[in-house]
Amino acid sequence: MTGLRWGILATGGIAGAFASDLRTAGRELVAVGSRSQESADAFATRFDIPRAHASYEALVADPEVDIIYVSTPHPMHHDNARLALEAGKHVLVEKAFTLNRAEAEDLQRLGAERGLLVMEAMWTRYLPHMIRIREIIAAGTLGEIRAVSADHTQLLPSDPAHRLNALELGGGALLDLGIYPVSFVHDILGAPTSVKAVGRLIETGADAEVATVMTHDGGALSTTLSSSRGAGPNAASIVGTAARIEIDRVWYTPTTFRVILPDGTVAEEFASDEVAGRGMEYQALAAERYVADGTLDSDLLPVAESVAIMGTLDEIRAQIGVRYPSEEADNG
Ligand SMILES: NC(=O)C1=CN([C@@H]2O[C@H](COP(=O)(O)OP(=O)(O)OC[C@H]3O[C@@H](n4cnc5c(N)ncnc54)[C@H](OP(=O)(O)O)[C@@H]3O)[C@@H](O)[C@H]2O)C=CC1
Ligand SMILES: O=C1CO[C@H](CO)[C@@H](O)[C@@H]1O
Repeated sequence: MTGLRWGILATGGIAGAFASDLRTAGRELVAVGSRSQESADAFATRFDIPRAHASYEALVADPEVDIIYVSTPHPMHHDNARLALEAGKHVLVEKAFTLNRAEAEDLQRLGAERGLLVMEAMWTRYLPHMIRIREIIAAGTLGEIRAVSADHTQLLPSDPAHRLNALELGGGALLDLGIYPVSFVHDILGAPTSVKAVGRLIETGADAEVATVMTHDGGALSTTLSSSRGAGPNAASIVGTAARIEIDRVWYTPTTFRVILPDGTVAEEFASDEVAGRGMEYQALAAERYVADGTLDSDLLPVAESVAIMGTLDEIRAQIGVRYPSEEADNG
């Protein structure tokens, strides 16, 4: 398969995890860009990257780079991805794809205009256990799916200045953690036909805990829980008329699951044995495939679905009362 030459935009926590997985998978990591030369140099040394740029502009202008991985905080995703697309680069953008649906639509439009891949880095979709779950569902093993449930709950820093809690950094449990269960529900049941959400906001105006109940085509139900204030089961289930799937903790990372019949018999067990690193390389390999085969869109999470997911998150945020500073400016 033809590979791509990767450039990493930003040098924070997840950029390091992604770079490490790219290296483990033997992909071509050729450049990094940071707001400072010092961080770019340190990151380049750590992952043996040949070129370190002192600005995001310099990174996207690098002629040796084919695809940019955007790993800044949520409010910067849209502008950073736009910068890369305007420079003619494909983009893999960290979750949450953007702050809201309008920004997501803008990236979708620009990618289509320029003939470039625009893909959300919802790495879970590309993991081996999720691929197997899709096969089981497609084979009809579960019967008609009636309910999906998932949580993403972690005990994370309560410092108001932390990315998770600061509105100006796109903070909130929903966009950082809840995106996983909401994306999972979209994957299995499609976009919701109705949404009911409750949440608790902290003093910064960001959400710390959010629960949703949604309905889907045919009246199927979903429930999601996101919280940055306590570690819960981090498990997921898909309940059908003929069988259910229970995905073990931590369901959105490489893990185990079982297909269980109504009488309790385990019909299949799956273990993610072959995953070498954290598992972030599967999305990178998929991105390389979509460019090589000319489809320029993900078959596992098309950009149109990322747009729809941002729409669902917008609706949940409207119900719990979370608005980001740039949205206040946009709408007066
Ligand atoms: N897939 C996954 O499992 C995970 C995904 N994420 C996602 O990755 C993204 C980044 O998260 P994470 O790596 O934890 O964040 P960090 O705070 O660790 O890093 C963010 C980086 O963005 C750059 N940046 C640009 N503007 C700013 C700004 N105003 N304030 C702070 N940093 C800025 C900085 O890089 P520089 O100084 O080099 O410019 C910084 O190091 C988010 O979208 C998050 O949701 C996060 C964790 C896990
Ligand atoms: O995607 C994510 C997975 O979990 C992290 C915490 O460990 C989150 O903060 C992050 O954004």
